Amino acid sequence: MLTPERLRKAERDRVEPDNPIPDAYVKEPVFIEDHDPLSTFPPEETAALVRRNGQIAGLLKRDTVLRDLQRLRAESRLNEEILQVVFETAYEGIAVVDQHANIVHMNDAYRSFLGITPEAEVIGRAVTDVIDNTQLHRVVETGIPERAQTQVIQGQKMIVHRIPIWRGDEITGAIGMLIFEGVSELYHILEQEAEGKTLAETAKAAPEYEDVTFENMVGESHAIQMMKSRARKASRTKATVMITGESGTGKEVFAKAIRNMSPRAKGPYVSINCAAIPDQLLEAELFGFEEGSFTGAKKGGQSGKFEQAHKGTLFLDEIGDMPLHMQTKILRVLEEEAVVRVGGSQMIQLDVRIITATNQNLLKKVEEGTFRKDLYYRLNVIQLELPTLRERKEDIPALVQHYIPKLAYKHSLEQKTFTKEAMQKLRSYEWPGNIRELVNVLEQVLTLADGTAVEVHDLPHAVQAAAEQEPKAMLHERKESREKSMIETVLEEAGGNKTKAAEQLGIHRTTLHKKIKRYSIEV
Ligand SMILES: Nc1ncnc2c1ncn2[C@@H]1O[C@H](COP(=O)(O)OP(=O)(O)OP(=O)(O)O)[C@@H](O)[C@H]1O
Repeated sequence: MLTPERLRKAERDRVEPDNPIPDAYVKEPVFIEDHDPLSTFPPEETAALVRRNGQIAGLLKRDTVLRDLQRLRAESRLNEEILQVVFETAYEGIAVVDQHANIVHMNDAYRSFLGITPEAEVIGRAVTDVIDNTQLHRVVETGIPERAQTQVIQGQKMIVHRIPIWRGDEITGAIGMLIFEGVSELYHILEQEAEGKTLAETAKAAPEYEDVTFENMVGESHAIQMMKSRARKASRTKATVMITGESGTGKEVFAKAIRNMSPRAKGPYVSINCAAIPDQLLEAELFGFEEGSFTGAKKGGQSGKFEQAHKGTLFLDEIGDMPLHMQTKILRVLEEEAVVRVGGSQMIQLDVRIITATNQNLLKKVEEGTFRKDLYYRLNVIQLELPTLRERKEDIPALVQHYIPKLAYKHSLEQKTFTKEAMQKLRSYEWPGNIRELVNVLEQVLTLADGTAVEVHDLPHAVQAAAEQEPKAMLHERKESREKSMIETVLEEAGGNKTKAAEQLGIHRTTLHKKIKRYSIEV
């Protein structure tokens, strides 16, 4: 290692400038691997070379490490203190359990409500022994968040939220929040509201597809939250959005939510599946036609999708299937912001916001020459790459919870619950068809399974055969590669401006720097 002593020694030994460096200064370099714990840093050394994949990745100096550690400790102490204050001064009762449903924290408010004085009395005890009618142990098993549920504790009706705590794919515990103040009045209102209302009516009152918003879109995983945050920003502008992702990942749902949150929410929303319309009809469908322009053309002509979407949003689904000659025409419409109907000559000026979606790799199609490069860049102003369901398995229980009442209502069936093992199978399966496949499986199971609890043997064979868990390393790798491509896209959009990109990504600038370095992203 290059230490002051060795430099001085090299000086004393009169090392010539053309001596090879290792001979001159680095007699016995100290190496540590980048994934080694810090304790491997030899105590007698002031610095060590860090190696990654057999290559030297950098130099680690002891004083830098110590300084950073001290800073981190101070930061985490402050965070702990903040959490402690929030936890203890919260008016609501808060209880936290571990993966075995044993209590690890219970705040003052909850304990005084239950009449328990020192916290030590409850730590480590099964939550079912401490809290009446609790369901926290169920949440730990199922991973299904339960919001605004009523619970009778010590004879009093309360409103509780129960939220699972996830680490990656595993549930590590759950947090229960109990709301005391004003609950009786609130409960009275709820009772009145619900009076006479059946499950069917409740399900019917739930927002339909037409009313999709980011808030009622199911999914709290980091991957989907990041997409929602990007899409929210995109919805404020008129910028063209391209939504990519496997089939059934929710591309159309996102398109709808963007439109519903945009200033054009009151304008028309027109959607067309480019793959479903035969080539020869596509032009008339998109741009409209004049009377007599082709055999069978309707009397008086007809407006096309572009015209119908004037002052609103046009969703072009499966844009990757658009034939080349139509791509040229679409590009012209986008550039001129006007259409000419088939068989017509008049230019009709338009104000349309375009959202497109595809499950194909359009860049590859550009390279192959089957998708116009200029159109690609024109459409790809903001890109949203939706995660697959297997990349956000922690959302599966919440999706199940969301769809069961809807499907039960649709088929006039009783709602069913899932056993812990059956839910585990749903989480282990790879879901090549994503959310759409999950909904189909739920529909099938709800219709065919006997009894009120769905068991593993009630599930389709493919789901039953799902291996326990995907190796963590693979999942991690995939998450990393997605993160890398996301950072690259945002950086490109921000013209290489890191501050802007960090803001877009919702992360701190230094975090972005670290990630750029870690993934060796060229800026
Ligand atoms: N976040 C979500 N919460 C609840 N349901 C969702 C969510 N995202 C998608 N879905 C449901 O999943 C199904 C598929 O969604 P959608 O049609 O938007 O997918 P897609 O990616 O456009 O599929 P394709 O590429 O096959 O057209 C729909 O039933 C939709 O309601």
